[in-house]
Amino acid sequence: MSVNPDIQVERDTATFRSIDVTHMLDGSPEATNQRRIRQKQIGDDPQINRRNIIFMSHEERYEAAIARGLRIEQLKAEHDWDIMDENNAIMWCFSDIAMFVHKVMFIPAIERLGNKEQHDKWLPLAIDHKILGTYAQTELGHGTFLRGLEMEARYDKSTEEFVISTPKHSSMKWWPGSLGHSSSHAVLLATLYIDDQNCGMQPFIVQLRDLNTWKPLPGVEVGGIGPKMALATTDNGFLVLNNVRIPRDQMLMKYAQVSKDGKFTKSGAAKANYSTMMLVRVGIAHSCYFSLAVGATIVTRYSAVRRQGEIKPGAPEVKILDYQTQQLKVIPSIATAYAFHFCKEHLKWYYIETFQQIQQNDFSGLPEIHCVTSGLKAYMSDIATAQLETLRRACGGNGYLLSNGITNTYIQTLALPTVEGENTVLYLQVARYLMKCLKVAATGEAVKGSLSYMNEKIKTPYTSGLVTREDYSNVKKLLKLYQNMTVRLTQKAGDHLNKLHVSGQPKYEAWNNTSVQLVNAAKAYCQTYVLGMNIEGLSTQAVDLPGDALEVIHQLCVFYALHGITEQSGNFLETGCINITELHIIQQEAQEMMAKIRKNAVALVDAFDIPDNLLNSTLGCYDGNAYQHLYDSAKSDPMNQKQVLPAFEKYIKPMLQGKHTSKL
Ligand SMILES: CCCCCCCCCCCCCCCCCCCCC/C=C/C(=O)SCCNC(=O)CCNC(=O)[C@H](O)C(C)(C)COP(=O)(O)OP(=O)(O)OC[C@H]1O[C@@H](n2cnc3c(N)ncnc32)[C@H](O)[C@@H]1OP(=O)(O)O
Ligand SMILES: Cc1cc2nc3c(=O)[nH]c(=O)nc-3n(C[C@H](O)[C@H](O)[C@H](O)COP(=O)(O)OP(=O)(O)OC[C@H]3O[C@@H](n4cnc5c(N)ncnc54)[C@H](O)[C@@H]3O)c2cc1C
Repeated sequence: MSVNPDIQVERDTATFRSIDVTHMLDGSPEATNQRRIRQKQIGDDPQINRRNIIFMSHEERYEAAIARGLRIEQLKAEHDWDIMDENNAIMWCFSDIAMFVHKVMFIPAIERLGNKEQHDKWLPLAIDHKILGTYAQTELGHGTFLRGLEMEARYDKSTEEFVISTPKHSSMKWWPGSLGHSSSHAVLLATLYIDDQNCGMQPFIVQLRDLNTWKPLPGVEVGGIGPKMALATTDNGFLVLNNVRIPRDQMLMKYAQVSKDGKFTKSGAAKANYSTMMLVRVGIAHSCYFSLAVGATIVTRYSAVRRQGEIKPGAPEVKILDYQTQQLKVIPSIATAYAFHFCKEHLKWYYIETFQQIQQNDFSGLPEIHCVTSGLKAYMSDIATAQLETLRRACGGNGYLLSNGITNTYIQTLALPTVEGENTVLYLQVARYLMKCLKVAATGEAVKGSLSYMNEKIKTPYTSGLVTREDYSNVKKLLKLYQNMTVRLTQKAGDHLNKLHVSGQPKYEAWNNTSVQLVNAAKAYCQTYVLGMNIEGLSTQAVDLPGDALEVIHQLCVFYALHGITEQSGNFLETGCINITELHIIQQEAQEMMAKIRKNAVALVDAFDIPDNLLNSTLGCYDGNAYQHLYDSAKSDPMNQKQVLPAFEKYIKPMLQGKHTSKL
């Protein structure tokens, strides 16, 4: 099929070469080649390819998802993939791999929470798929408030075993992925009791199913929790344990230990047992970038080939991408995807470095990385889901089809604001950190890390520093506005908290009565962090780009900053970080920048270099022949393989012949 001329012209008139930006996103031309080889291995594989999933039943999809997980393992062995190759493969299909929790949570939990002997025993079994596991933490009654977990593990000194039980409905495990039908084992988080003394939430390895028959073991009641919005193949489950006994060495004992005679000891940081969640929060930030890159690619290409209506009366119908309002739906998502790219790259290295320190029992970096990973997980998933919905609607009626590729991406991404810590709760963790840093700054001590900008006192009366027109595209000046806005919102929340406390409210009550302001400040911190990483990326990752490409990536960053101000203008105005005249100029600059970026929109999404067999979209194929692909997809629907369906003889015909009664 030849390329649609409407999309070809976009590529021909772009001011830079997409491939240069692709190399930047991958890190180097060699890395691009390597990624392409890997993507071809997964995209071309008939067992991994997900072209037909939209027509499958739940059970067919589940089976295909198991086969897909297995196939990824085979490809990994055949082609000697490293951990990031494997992560990327999982990322591409995570909504359709039944056992991905085994990979992204069960194994990491054993690695992080187990001691040397436990690693030696369990990791080979898990890595070789001799056992399949889930991460069972959430209960029917508690998901967020982990100190409230009610499943009990009581130590029995006489037999050196833990006895695990579910005392009431609210204490059953509820939600763990792959628990329903696909796990033989679980890393199970339960409250440990020794001689009736509560020793807090601890991790245990519990076998749930017989490895030969796959039947639940005695005392284990397990099953699926029912159909969900998406992620149909991650069979989330429930689990009731009736006095199930496990040996003492099946408590994962890296950070807390129980001796044979029932002595409880702790080592490491208080929240060290929460470290698996931190890794997955980093994974979620990566996933938000991927989802947005997919969405932006599909909708930008579709908007460049769909013509409808006219701008100039009587002139030929225009591409919908030429409507300014359509640009406002599409261009922010391109700019955000690039900002998220820089941010997730930074986060990956930051996490790896801090994790190495933690492995060496240096926990000093934990509070800051907990704040950053919690905040970015929340912020990036909030923004990604909001923008994906805007993008989906930007496809008009075809945005409601499953074959468009964006709907599936959107509904699977919708899980991310909830999993691994509900977003509001995570913003409140960020706010805790903000309040601590505010206290440090108030004492005159230097705040370190991502909030070091708090050290600079904001002068009153304050000027924004935006003097010349050039200042409005100076990303460092724009970043300063964001930082000041964050500090002021933090101060405001802090003042409110103090005021309530001084007026007699206990601290916990004052906290709850300030939580709206606190979340607002936390979001501002996250937005500022993402912009900061985008700007850092310009001078690190983008610096070697040819001038024309660098200019476009710079424009995107400027637009990201300006557009962010227009979206949050209330916060900027209220804190006095800009005035109304400056806001008007910012709005105008943002619109002008958007028009410049429009020229390169298709080339910018091409640079994400997502092959058609992973994009899985009728609307967003590289060749731009959306209508042909829509038609082909409709024709391949199994319902269309018969001209007359059985329902005709059964119901429609009797009805047409007046033979129907109230009892069909
Ligand atoms: C090689 C590696 C490189 C990495 C690259 C990654 C590449 C990516 C590849 C990944 C592949 C694909 C990924 C696809 C992504 C899709 C993922 C989909 C996943 C679906 C599966 C979902 C699983 C789950 O949902 S599991 C269950 C998760 N549950 C939660 O998250 C519970 C939420 N609750 C909490 O976290 C806590 O309880 C919280 C935060 C509410 C607080 O708890 P608390 O006990 O009440 O504590 P509190 O009193 O508030 O605070 C005390 C103190 O402790 C600090 N704290 C809290 N949490 C932590 C932490 N995690 N770490 C450190 N410190 C913590 C808190 O701040 C307080 O401190 P102080 O203020 O100093 O007292
Ligand atoms: C698709 C999916 C997959 C999952 N996979 C797993 C898994 O593999 N393993 C696992 O263990 N769990 C899993 N979960 C569970 C998930 O981690 C929890 O649902 C999540 O942590 C939220 O907890 P909750 O359901 O208790 O929400 P709740 O805490 O009940 O949240 C409900 C509302 O209460 C608010 N709220 C709660 N506490 C506070 C507070 N302190 N301050 C202010 N507001 C508050 C929240 O903001 C939210 O608006 C999964 C969930 C989903 C949807």
